[in-house]
Amino acid sequence: MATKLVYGIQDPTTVEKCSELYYTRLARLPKISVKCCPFEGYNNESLRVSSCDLTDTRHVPFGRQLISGSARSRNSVGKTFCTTGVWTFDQHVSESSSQVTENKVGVLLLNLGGPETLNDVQPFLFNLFADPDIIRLPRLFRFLQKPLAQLISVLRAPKSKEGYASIGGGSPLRKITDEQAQALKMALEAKKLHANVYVAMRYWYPFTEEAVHQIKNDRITRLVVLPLYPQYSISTSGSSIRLLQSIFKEDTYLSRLPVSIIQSWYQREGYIKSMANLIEKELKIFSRPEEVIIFFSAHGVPVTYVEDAGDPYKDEMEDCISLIMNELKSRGIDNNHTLAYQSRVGPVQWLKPYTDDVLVELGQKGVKNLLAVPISFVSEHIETLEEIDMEYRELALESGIENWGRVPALGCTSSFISDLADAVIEALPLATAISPENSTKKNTSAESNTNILRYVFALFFGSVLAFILLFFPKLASSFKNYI
Ligand SMILES: C=CC1=C(C)c2cc3[nH]c(cc4nc(cc5[nH]c(cc1n2)c(C)c5CCC(=O)O)C(CCC(=O)O)=C4C)c(C)c3C=C
Ligand SMILES: [Fe+2]
Repeated sequence: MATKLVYGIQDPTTVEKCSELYYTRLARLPKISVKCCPFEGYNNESLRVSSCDLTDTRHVPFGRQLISGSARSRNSVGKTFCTTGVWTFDQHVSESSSQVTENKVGVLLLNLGGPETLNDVQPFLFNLFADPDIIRLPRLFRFLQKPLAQLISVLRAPKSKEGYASIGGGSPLRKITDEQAQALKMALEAKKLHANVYVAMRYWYPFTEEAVHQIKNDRITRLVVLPLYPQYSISTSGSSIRLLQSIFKEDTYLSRLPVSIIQSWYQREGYIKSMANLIEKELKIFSRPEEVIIFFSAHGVPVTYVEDAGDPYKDEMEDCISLIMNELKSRGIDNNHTLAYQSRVGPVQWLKPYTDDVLVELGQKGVKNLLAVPISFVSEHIETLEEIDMEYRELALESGIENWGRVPALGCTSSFISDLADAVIEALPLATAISPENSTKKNTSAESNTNILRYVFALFFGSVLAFILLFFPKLASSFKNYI
């Protein structure tokens, strides 16, 4: 019952790192002992693989592709940096089998998405508010999610449209994310990893489903999922990852695809240094750089996310800011700094302090120089271009702040993209199937009946709610905070 694990790595300098990653993972699995896998070398035309014995195969997570012992693989595999992966074969497969599956690496960038025209604004808002990770209703009231999303999106659309109109009639997110995807592909190429890079937006085009469809069409064999949010929140990376998991579980091919998900990456040195570079550069524009308050403004989340649902967002944000400030300190930059949360929506309490309140307070305290640093997102978007550059700037100047600066979003900054490429390369060997084989669930007829009942129930109560709100405008005004 002995099974061989074979793997290949192009660059001898990465051998130790890669094997350590594989073995750490394998060693955690019960009843597997991994013997040493010496590196055998490679040449330009082909890749030689090493082999070793496992005592038990039952839990080997990478056992998808089957090749025989010390094999010659295709050049495209040989080119793959640190990713030629692990193949297994067991007693069911003849040792003379020569089947070699091409390794096709995919990187899936997750982002929020934004309306491209003013006509897209209301349907975009509907998609956003229909997400149970954005409006978290108690289980019993989940059937109201869509009617509520319809109502709130219609009520909020005029204000949102004004915002998008003021930044040119739509969100720049799609264009910037596509540019980041292209830059990441090139950075990976430069590091000898050939990969397809896909963009999956949560609430607008290209939707997550489209990107996943493309990944399947391209027969990707190993996937790294990279949310474009440095810090994890239930409402952002969490929501996108949950959607992905639900799509993958329903599909036989996808449920077996080895996937590595990078949950958050704010602590990466490359990111921290890139942010520090941007801040250092903007500080120099002030006539008295040492007097400038560095004002980190993060997108908020409702307090209940952190306190009740255990969202690590606030902790990660605070940790991120202390890492950036330490980096600046190491460069001799010792400015005062503060963190506040912006963009609250709806009637509930959000993380405090609020950006607008702190700006007013600082102005009243006599602060004259302020550098705003958007910290929860790596592209320009409505909340940097409109909320910070227009609303908050005006408020700050009215409150007595005389010199205002703003750090641009990282966008395609090369040190940042290069660091994302490193994150992908490091994550790749850790890929495992998102759900175990045979977990693809088929609806039983009892479940289908429950779903139909739920739908009828939702339709009925949704219509009643819409009716009440339409004819009792005072009740509707309790949603005013969404507007
Ligand atoms: C880390 C970033 C973000 C968190 C956390 C987040 C939580 C969150 N957002 C809303 C509601 C809205 N967000 C909207 C736009 C928007 N949100 C983010 C990022 C985070 N959201 C971005 C990057 C964008 C802009 C997209 C663009 O088009 O440029 C909007 C729409 C715009 C508006 O009307 O203000 C809403 C609404 C909630 C409720 C929430 C947490 C629960
Ligand atoms: Fe948001």
